[in-house]
Amino acid sequence: MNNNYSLDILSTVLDSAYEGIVVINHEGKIIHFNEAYCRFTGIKIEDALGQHVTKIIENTRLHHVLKSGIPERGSLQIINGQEMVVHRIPIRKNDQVVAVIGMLIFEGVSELYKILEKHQQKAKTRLANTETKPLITLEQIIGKSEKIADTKQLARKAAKTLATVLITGESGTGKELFAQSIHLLSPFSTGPFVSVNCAAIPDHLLESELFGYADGAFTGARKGGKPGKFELANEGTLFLDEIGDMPLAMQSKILRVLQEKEGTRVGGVKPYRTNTRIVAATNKSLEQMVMAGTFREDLYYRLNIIRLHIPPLRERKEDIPLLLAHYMEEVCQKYNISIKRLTNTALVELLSYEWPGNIRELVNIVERMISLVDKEDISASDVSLLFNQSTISQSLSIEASDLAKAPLTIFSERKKEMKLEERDLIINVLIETNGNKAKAARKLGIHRSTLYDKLKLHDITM
Ligand SMILES: Nc1ncnc2c1ncn2[C@@H]1O[C@H](COP(=O)(O)OP(=O)(O)OP(=O)(O)O)[C@@H](O)[C@H]1O
Repeated sequence: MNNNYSLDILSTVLDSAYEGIVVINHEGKIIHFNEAYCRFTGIKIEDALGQHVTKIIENTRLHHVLKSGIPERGSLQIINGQEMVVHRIPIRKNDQVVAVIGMLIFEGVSELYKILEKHQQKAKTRLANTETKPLITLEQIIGKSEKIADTKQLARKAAKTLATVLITGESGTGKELFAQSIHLLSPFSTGPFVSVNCAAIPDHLLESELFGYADGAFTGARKGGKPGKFELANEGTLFLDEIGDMPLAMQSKILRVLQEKEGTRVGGVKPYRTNTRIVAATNKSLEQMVMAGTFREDLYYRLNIIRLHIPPLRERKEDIPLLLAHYMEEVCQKYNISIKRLTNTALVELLSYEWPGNIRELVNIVERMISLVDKEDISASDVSLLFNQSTISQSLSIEASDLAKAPLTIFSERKKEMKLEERDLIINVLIETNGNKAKAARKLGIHRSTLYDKLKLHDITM
């Protein structure tokens, strides 16, 4: 390679670098000053070249490095009134310092902090997501029916924008799964996914849960205050589940945050910015609620920008065999038993069922089939027995056989006992999970809102 050619390559590399680069010779005169440096300082190349570096770059130390020969990495230097991160590297030939390279690494320290913050945020998200279950992708949502394929296609399109999505559908149809997969396909996918079940949080706590509270906001408040879900979901997705259960007073506050992208902690004065993608879900008819005056019309329009309706399972029965196969395998693996099969007539029985509780109910039925039927082949009569026992309910219920045999007094005694058993069970699981209600609900195999209802019923405060 001839000398001129390699010098051309070197100049191109230096000029295309994102960092500002300046090179001085053994006299301290500038022999290279790249475009990034020009852009940042506003000094033209021709004005810089050949000049002593101290005349061109303020607060420079390149001439000192020329003398000392000691590199200075990651130093701070004020240029154009900004604190900049710089490296100063001496170049030696035959033990003599013949030149020094100066590099302006970032456009400013504030940018460095921003990058650091971003990394910390990502690490936090990773941690948060590994502590709980990993989020579900669109591909993991089971279903090949035309209805679910159309829904997935719309979800994919919606995800690419940052528009608010309102997911509607009956309970147990998979609204939360769709919300998670929208987040994973969205421009905010590297940010956090924060889920709030509006029905599960008592009204008086909802505001501080959503907006956080300031230091000393109320007696017993955590020192330093606590961030709310809007703050936690910054640069991520906030999933407002069961939005139809949001009290009217809180609806106005949510509307304000959506409009102004600013929130204020309870007891706080300084508002914070929140750049969050909102996905809301409900199994209620918000249109009817608007007409009845129980849901704000302006909030409804604000949320209903992209509407994603998840069809109930009875309208996409083609998906039932796939879902059954998936969950039968999963449950058998969980209990470490060999895979059980459904006979054809059992499948017909399951297909003819209306599934009012949708996929959540299907998952529960599979759990019960696997744990209660000892045989390898599950028959139609096993299935109808399970349905007849009205075991579909998520709560701990009295067995149908008990119900038929028992005189009324025994029945109410048993009911009391079972209530106590249920209370003990919930308390034990809450102790095991250190009071983490989401984990406790998962362990108990019930929905979080059901757990909150039960906490209220049994008067458990934890
Ligand atoms: N298409 C699907 N493929 C696999 N599992 C599914 C699917 N849809 C739902 N599920 C499962 O069904 C259960 C209920 O799903 P999810 O919580 O998303 O429903 P939901 O509509 O948000 O219910 P709710 O309105 O009661 O909050 C979960 O266990 C979920 O994993």
